[in-house]
This record gives sequence, C-alpha cells and structure tokens, in this order.
Amino acid sequence: MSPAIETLELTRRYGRRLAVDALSMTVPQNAVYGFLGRNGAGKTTTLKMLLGLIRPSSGAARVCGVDVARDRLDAARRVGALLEAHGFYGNLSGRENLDLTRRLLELPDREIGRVLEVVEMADHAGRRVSDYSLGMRQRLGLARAMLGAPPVLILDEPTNGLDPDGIADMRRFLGELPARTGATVLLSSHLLGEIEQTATHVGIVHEGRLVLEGELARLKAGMAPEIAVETDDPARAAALAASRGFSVAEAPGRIIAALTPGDDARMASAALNRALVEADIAVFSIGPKARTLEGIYRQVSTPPVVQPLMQPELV
Ligand SMILES: Nc1ncnc2c1ncn2[C@@H]1O[C@H](COP(=O)(O)OP(=O)(O)OP(=O)(O)O)[C@@H](O)[C@H]1O
Repeated sequence: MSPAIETLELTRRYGRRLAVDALSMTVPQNAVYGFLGRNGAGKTTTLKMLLGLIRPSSGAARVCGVDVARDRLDAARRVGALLEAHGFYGNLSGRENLDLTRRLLELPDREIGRVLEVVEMADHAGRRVSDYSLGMRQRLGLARAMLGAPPVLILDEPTNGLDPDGIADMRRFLGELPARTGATVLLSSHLLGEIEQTATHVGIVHEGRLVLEGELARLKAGMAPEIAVETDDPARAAALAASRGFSVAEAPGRIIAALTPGDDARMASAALNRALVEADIAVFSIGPKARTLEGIYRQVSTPPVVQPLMQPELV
C-alpha cells in the first residue's frame, strides 16, 4: 500500500532563497498528519507543490502513488484542499456555492447533502455565505474539499482566525475525519497545541527542512526527559543548569532543562536541585515534566543553550 503522500528531496527556490530544502516526508494512509513550523518555515510552499499549484525546483511529490508533476490532473483528483482564500460567492447560499464546484467536478447532486452532513452544516446551507461566521465558512470550505470523497485532504492552517468555539469545533472535525470519511488528512499549523490535540503523526519543518517526522505517541515516548524548575531567579538558574550540560529554555518564573535521552530524570532533578540550593537560588518546585510536543519542538528547532556559569557573588 503506497503512502497517502510522499515527497522525495522536494525543493523549491525563490531566486536565491531556498523556501523548501530537499524535504522528504511520508504521510501514511489514514493518518492525521500535523505539518508544523513557524511562519515562513516553508509549509504553504510545500502544500502548493503537493497540489500541483507551483512546480518544484527539483525533487518529486506523490499523492496515492501518483507523481504530481507528471500526472497533475490524476493527482488532483485524489486530493481535496482547504487553502487560506476561500473564494466563496457571498451573495449565494452555502449550498449554491458547493453546487458550483459539484458541477465542475461532474458529481451527483447527493454529494452536497453528504458533505454538508459531515461538517454539520445542513441546517445553514440555505443561508447566504455573507451572513456566515468565519467558523461556518471554514466548515463550508472543508465540505467543498470533501466533494467527491477524495482519499487525501490537505488543509492549510484550518483554525486560523477562528474564535475558541470555532477552534474546538474544527479540532473535533479534523480528529474524526479519517473515521468518518476514510480520508488521510494533512494539516499545516504553526500552533503546537493544535497539532498535539488532533494529529496522529507529525512532521516539523524548520527553515525549509524537515527536522523531525513520526508517529506522535512514539516521538513522545522516545524524547529526552525534561525537568521543570520554578524559581525566584530563572536567569541564574538557567545559567547554572546550562553549565551542567542541560539544554535550557527560560520562561517567567521557571526554566525547563532537557536531559540527554537515557538519563534518569529523577536523579538528575535531585542533583540539579542540590546545585541550585547551594548557589543560593530559591527552588519553589522541581521535577520531571510530562512529555509534550512543545518539548520535542524545542529540541529540534533550537540549538542547545550553553552559557558560562556565573559566580553567585558576581550576579
Ligand atoms: N512567491 C514567493 N516569492 C518569494 N518568496 C516566497 C514566495 N512564497 C514564499 N516565499 C518565501 O519562502 C519561505 C517559505 O514561505 P511559506 O509561505 O511556504 O512558509 P509557511 O511556513 O507557510 O509560513 P506561513 O505560515 O507564514 O504561511 C518564506 O521565506 C517566504 O518569504
């Protein structure tokens, strides 16, 4: 069974800028694959190449085994997409907007009722789209992407601009989509929490390169443990932890120190606690932290912090 999506050394240059740099990703069938990266990391450029909207400078992309550059139409038939610009006609109803796409794709009329049911929009389908909330437009966009039941859905930042209720709704739809439709979902986001709550798989892109990919549960299990320290002096605590070989992230009132995989987090916590107290730094709490996608992301996208130990009396 070929993967739902596969790219091989996919590369796109804009002038001298490498927007996507030899990116090889694999999205297994039936996954909800979270494609994660900061703004400008290269997510949209990758998605556009997968959809055949722009050509790669080199490398290849395949959807359900079909090469996108070689068989663009064949590949396009297998994908539904939700991109940022909706392009709906505000003066037409939701149903009429869907009908325009249905006719283009030469699909039977009943497809409209089916996709409206999936996104729970059947009750609003007769209203003009100009009266829709942004969340309703996003759902209509999702419904349009699902017309014809393509086996792959590609969604660019599907919760962008939504209010908390809209975000919660959209997350629920996305998580349920593989079970409800049999589709594989690739969704891009710059929000860790969003991917953590919806995705089964994750790919992290940083400066055009795929720096990590895999099943989320396995990545979490395999990641280096971290110690969270609440303290009165995060700056000195961070410097001290870094001098002892930890990679450290600093936040108001606390630091997160990442261990090397295989280290015993409890013993390391005790040793770090002793060192902090000896350096006259108040420790309000200390202990191993639950493994999160945020921790994984920090490990792959930031270089370790190594700062010289400052003597307490000099600070
Ligand atoms: N048409 C273009 N011409 C020149 N440079 C571009 C073009 N499109 C994208 N870029 C550049 O390529 C890089 C990757 O952009 P891309 O839009 O793919 O990132 P992204 O991860 O989707 O970010 P965002 O979430 O902000 O859309 C950026 O540095 C961007 O400035």
